[in-house]
Amino acid sequence: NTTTTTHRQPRQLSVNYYAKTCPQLEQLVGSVTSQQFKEAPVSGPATIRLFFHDCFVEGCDGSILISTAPGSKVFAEKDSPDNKNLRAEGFEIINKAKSLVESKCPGGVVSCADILAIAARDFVHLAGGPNYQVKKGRWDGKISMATRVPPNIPRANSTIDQLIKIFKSKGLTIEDLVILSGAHTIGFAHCEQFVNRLYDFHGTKQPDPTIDPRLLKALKMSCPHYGGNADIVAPFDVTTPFLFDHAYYANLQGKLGLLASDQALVLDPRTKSLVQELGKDKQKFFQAFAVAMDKMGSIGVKRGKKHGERRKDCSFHM
Ligand code: HEM
Ligand SMILES: [Ca+2]
Ligand SMILES: [Ca+2]
Repeated sequence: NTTTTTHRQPRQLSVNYYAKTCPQLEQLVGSVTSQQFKEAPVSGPATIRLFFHDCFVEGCDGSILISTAPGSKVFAEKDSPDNKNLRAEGFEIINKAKSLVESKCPGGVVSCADILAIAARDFVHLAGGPNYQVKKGRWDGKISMATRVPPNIPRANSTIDQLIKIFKSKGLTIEDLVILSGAHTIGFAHCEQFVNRLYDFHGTKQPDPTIDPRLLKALKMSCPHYGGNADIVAPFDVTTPFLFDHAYYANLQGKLGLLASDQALVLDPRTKSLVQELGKDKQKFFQAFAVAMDKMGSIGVKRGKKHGERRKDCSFHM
């Protein structure tokens, strides 16, 4: 069970990286994200999660965007079971934005990894969250292997110790874990991710005692123990599932967390006080989230031809 350590000294990223080579980059990506946000608001959570899953495996290098080569037995990251629930909308947006960027700034000047970082920020802001500047200069990666995914992506039933360990291996702190988990203020999870909490928590044949009884009842209606529809999803934030606010943290204190890994943040003394603070103070959450996204966006950044490439199509290596 090897966790890849990707917190080597981050290569320098800068806000003005494309000032000469593609000055209109942010407007180009912004035209795609704002259009998609209107047509399909789920594009927001889809893209933010995509960015997280990119950065945690091989660093923020667009490795998540690669398709398995036809006929190949080596599956790409996106075909790992841990990534099968990533919504198609996220991939579509990046491909759309990339074609538009290639039409104006041709030749693989702008990396797919940077486009993903910009799009994720756009959606945070469009959904009502903080606006912040995105540093750029990531190259795309040459490696995308499904086998590298499971040890690097946290799971719904991971313990706090496991979550802290994975975050630490990326150069992220316990505070970053709490702050970045706040992304679950928007979006949805499939029943399979939390069904054991509803009926048979840790083999007790009883529901998880840390779920609010009314939420438990509602979730049981959507998600039967056996034989339910595998496509059913429930919102992470029962109060404002499409609004990027700090309600997630107040919900945790009210036993309204969806995943065991969400609820755990308020049950552990190492994370509880920060949950309480963020639940009280939206400005503090927004400010901290912007800083933490910048930090997450710097994981394992590559530059140069030795480790990187300049893709023209985000789904395929050069
Ligand atoms: C701390 C450990 C984390 C765990 C265990 C975790 C786990 C999950 C799971 C199981 C889902 C539901 C997948 C599905 O059933 O479709 C999900 C969705 C989501 N995650 Fe996380 N996550 C974590 C951290 C993060 C971070 C750091 C971010 C971003 C900064 C993030 C953003 C999202 C978003 C936006 C969704 C909703 C996706 C959608 O509705 O399409 N998560 N996460
Ligand atoms: Ca990656
Ligand atoms: Ca919310």
